[in-house]
Amino acid sequence: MVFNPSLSINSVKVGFCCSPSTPLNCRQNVTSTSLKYVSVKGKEASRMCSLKTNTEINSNEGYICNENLRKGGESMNIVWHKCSIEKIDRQELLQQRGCVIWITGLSGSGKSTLACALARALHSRGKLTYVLDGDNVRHGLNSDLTFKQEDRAENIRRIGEVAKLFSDAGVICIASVISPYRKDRDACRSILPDGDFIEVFMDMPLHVCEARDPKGLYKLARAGKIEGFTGVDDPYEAPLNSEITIQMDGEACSSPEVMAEKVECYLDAKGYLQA
Ligand SMILES: Nc1ncnc2c1ncn2[C@@H]1O[C@H](COP(=O)(O)OS(=O)(=O)O)[C@@H](OP(=O)(O)O)[C@H]1O
Ligand SMILES: Nc1ncnc2c1ncn2[C@@H]1O[C@H](COP(=O)(O)OP(=O)(O)O)[C@@H](O)[C@H]1O
Repeated sequence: MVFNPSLSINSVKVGFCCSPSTPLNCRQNVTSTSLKYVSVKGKEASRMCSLKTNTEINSNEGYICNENLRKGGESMNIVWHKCSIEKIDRQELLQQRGCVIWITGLSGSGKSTLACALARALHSRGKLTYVLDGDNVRHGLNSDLTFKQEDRAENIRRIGEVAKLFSDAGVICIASVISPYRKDRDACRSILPDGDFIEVFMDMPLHVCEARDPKGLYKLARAGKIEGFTGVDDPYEAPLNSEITIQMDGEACSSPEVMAEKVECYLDAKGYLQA
């Protein structure tokens, strides 16, 4: 990557940065013919200027300017820093492929139970997983969010972004969240490489979830003590094309281990359990 320090406009330092016209993840050498110039400003320009010279054309590490200056205008002088150790290298180390298992369903449908059973099963095979459970994330990162539609959307957006980072780290990330809105789940799918977002729908009837009610929340919702409870007085939009659906077997429910095995088989078949 090459940075050419150049001019000063309106006392804002401006420079030009070479960026490959090919996607970042192509891992090919950048040649002078595939470079374009895009502008960068301010402190970042000075920093890049001191760090990069024309002699340092190196596709594996360095600054890549964001050509589209995406979203939001003003604060968009953002420069992607590329590292020579990439997802493929981490996957090689871990002997697995990073992905996101997105478990969606009503409260009480068994999301957390499946997430833990799957994490246990994969762990015993030497596979690195991390569970992002809605309840748990709401204790920290998302403790500022309520259950209004816009806050649920933000909850899912953040969890989707965190899951993406885990998956980029090579980890099999298991997100277990109600995620009641289709568009929010689809948005999480859209930020991941094709195939890496694996939606698991816990297709359990409301009456089964309500009968379980391990936290007593349905009872409170029915008594009017919780407003906007999913499935009671708030919507749940079932997936239309989930990769995996978990259903009752007649009146019975499969054991957590059997449910986990179904997901494990899918991962095996798609090659996620090897590098
Ligand atoms: N109003 C309302 N609606 C649904 N759920 C509620 C609500 N209030 C609290 N809870 C508890 O919060 C857990 C769901 O959090 P999530 O982050 O997964 O929800 S969401 O995806 O943002 O809809 C959920 O956990 P699970 O039972 O594990 O699903 C509930 O225990
Ligand atoms: N496959 C299953 N068979 C029987 N009970 C289950 C099963 N999965 C979950 N449960 C029980 O249902 C309740 C809700 O499960 P949980 O995993 O907490 O759901 P969620 O995370 O979707 O709210 C718990 O008491 C759990 O033990």
